[in-house]
Amino acid sequence: MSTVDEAQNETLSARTVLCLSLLVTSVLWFLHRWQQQSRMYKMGNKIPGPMGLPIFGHALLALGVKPEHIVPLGLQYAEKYGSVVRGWFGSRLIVFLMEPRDVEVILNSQIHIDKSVEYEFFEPWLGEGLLISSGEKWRSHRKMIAPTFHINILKSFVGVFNKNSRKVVDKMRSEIGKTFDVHDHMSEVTVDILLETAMGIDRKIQDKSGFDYAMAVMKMCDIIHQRHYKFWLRLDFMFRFTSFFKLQTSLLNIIHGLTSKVIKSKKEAYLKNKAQGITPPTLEELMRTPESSDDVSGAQTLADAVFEGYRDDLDANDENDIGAKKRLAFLDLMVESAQTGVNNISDEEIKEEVDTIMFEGHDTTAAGSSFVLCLLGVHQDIQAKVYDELYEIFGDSDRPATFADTLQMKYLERVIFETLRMYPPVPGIARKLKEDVQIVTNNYILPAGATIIIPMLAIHRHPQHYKNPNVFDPDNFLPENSQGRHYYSFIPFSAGPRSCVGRKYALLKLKILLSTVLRDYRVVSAVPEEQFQLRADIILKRADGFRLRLEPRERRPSNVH
Ligand code: HEM
Repeated sequence: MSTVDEAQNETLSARTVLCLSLLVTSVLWFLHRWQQQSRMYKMGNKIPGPMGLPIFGHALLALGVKPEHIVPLGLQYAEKYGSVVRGWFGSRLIVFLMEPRDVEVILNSQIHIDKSVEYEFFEPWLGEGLLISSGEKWRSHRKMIAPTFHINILKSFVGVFNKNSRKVVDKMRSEIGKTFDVHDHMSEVTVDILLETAMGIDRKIQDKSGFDYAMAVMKMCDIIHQRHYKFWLRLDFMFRFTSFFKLQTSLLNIIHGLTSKVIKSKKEAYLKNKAQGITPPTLEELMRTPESSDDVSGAQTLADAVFEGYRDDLDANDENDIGAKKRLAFLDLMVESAQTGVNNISDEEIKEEVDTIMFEGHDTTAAGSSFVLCLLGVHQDIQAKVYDELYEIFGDSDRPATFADTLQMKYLERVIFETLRMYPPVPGIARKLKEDVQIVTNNYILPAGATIIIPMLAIHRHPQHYKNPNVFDPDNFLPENSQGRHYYSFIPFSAGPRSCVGRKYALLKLKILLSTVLRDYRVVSAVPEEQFQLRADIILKRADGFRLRLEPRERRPSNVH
């Protein structure tokens, strides 16, 4: 090739590069202009928030940020920009609401019940289960599932809660004197309890798969969380080429393996029983168990008072006992409905709901109980008060707790609530707006299509609602200190039509599990609370592990030496 040809080629490639750069710049410029002209952009920018980059908005904020730094970063933004903050994820408007009156507008609505696109990452795992489904499917499944958490059914679970709590207490004996991660134990016992209560699966057919399941769920949450804030992982076609995808496939094999096994065994039992003319126990029969025979009608718990402001279908179900004869526990109902065609539910839908209940019911309470124990490990004075209350109820006996006992655990209940306030296991939830909506703060109009994030963690730590929001103080929930506080300033279980169906189940189970552990052990944390490293992998956890030490407890009140 001559020198002239070479020179011509170089000029050509320089021209190509120039043309391509011009093309890319023009496309980006048009994209930017289009964004700026959009209705969403104009309305969204009336709301305060940090400056973003053109086109990307704030999508690159998470670049290089470690997962454990996201929670403190979010809290900093909440403090800096006030109770309504907007951000842009590309051209998507994201609005964070921290004012309880605004939160009520969204959560109490029958219209804004659709989950945001972030929940789609759950789909390979939970399908269209209750957590992510919408429209008629969600409505009809919610109507079917909520009554299976009726208070009388829960009372019949007290025996199983006790038995498994005792088992984990015995197992934890081998940890005495060591520093260990209490979450491993809380996670395993929670899966076992769920299998036995909600799924009605006999302990005999359970095996080590409960522990493998719990570990797989934790890793799945980590993957989904990374997909939330790393924009390149959001795109399915890119995600498929990453090692995360491979890991997800093997984790889902473990998770779905267990749920399929559970459903198969329940179905076989149902068919076998049906052939012999045996039907699953109804609510009436369940209520005849000794644990549920306590006469405690009319007794009020703290939960009754705190959640009074957002009464939901769970309360309505408990008060309206029509149909008690027909009411069944969760999986019995699903299987029977599928077999008889009553509720028109397919086998695939049963699997989705079982996966959903197993996930929602497990990781949340495992984190909640682990946080309570770690906080009591730090705050020895509060632990002493909890123990004194338990001593008053049980003395030095080993007897299991009854439902009536749980109503006496008033201080423990305040401790649980304060833990859920400062360390809500679900630190935030998100909705996609179907229609424009006007909120209370500055009468802002949030446009249809916007994603609304409700960060419970930030709301629960707002000084406007709690005097010393970063100080662990169960007395925040004394009636005199709760007076005048907006109901939506404490929403660990969300609120409104899409509130947590497992709220009453969770609170009862936590009281029995925690009281059983604390009657046998004094828990000690060498890590002060300020050094807890919070990480919000969908469920709030400690990135540094829920490290604790156990000391066998001498059964006597704290003031007797
Ligand atoms: C401390 C324990 C728990 C906490 C803090 C908690 C919290 C929550 C929250 C905040 C939501 C709303 C999620 C959203 O809108 O994205 C929710 C929904 C849900 N929870 Fe829980 N939960 C707990 C325990 C349980 C238990 C024990 C079960 C079942 C056994 C359960 C089953 C569900 C289900 C099925 C939903 C979806 C409800 C719907 O969309 O209609 N949860 N939970």
